Amino acid sequence: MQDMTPIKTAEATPRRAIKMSGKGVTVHYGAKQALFGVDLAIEENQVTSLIGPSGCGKSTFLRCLNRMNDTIDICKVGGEIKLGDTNIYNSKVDVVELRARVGMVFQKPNPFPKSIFENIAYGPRIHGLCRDKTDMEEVVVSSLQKAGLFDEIKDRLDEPGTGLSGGQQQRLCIARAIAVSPEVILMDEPCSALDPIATAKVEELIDELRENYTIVIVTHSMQQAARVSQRTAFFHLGNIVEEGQTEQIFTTPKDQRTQDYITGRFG
Ligand SMILES: Nc1ncnc2c1ncn2[C@@H]1O[C@H](COP(=O)(O)OP(=O)(O)OP(=O)(O)O)[C@@H](O)[C@H]1O
Repeated sequence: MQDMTPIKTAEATPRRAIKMSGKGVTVHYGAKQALFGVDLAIEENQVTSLIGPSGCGKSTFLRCLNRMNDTIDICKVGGEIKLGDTNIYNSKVDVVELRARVGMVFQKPNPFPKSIFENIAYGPRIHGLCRDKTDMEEVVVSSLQKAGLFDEIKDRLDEPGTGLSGGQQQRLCIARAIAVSPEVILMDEPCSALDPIATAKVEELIDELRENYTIVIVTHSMQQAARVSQRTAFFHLGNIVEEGQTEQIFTTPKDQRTQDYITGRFG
């Protein structure tokens, strides 16, 4: 059982319970090192944004959090990453189960070439989460409701997921992640392929979801980080330069490099 006592730090607001943490995380792609000992504590039921210039290692770090980097042959991860008290790189950890607990939403919406219903039902089925058809229908409906999509598409559940608009497809992918009851949802630039209206809907959804899930989002948009996240980590050249409350990072950054990045001097 995880210790839920808020952790006190020098910050004005006491820190919440930590859901995931990285300590001394290093990543190599073959001979090239992409992360150089990253430490980050991710608070429960908060949205944490990872920001920084292109190539600084944001997506690499995000992918470490559910061992998505395991799928890249030349990628070697070092250091420690914990979900609750468990080191997720321990050889005893079941990676399929880990990825259900720590779900992921990608840059480009990627629904399966199946019906809307099947897109959601697939995960609960392979994880054996539903007893029968009624149970499955409930999971599908409630996942679509939580993703704010049900009312728009309730008469089209048998139609292909790929026939939805880009924004609807991305919310379908979020519903698919939710269907297996994750604790953490990782989002890698989830709005980069969406128009401003679809982006606003996904951002609203992210804000609602943090009541029940811990969210980590990679974004290139500082406005988006400011709008959706409570905490922000600024990455630069494979390190975290600064991490803290989003408001503090954007109004009174402690490091000159953060200041330069948020004021558009580089990146
Ligand atoms: N599959 C891979 N094989 C080899 N090198 C990679 C791979 N993925 C990332 N890298 C390298 O690792 C470094 C960090 O990349 P990463 O994609 O994590 O950065 P990022 O901050 O997310 O960048 P961007 O904002 O452009 O998406 C870069 O130098 C990149 O070229």
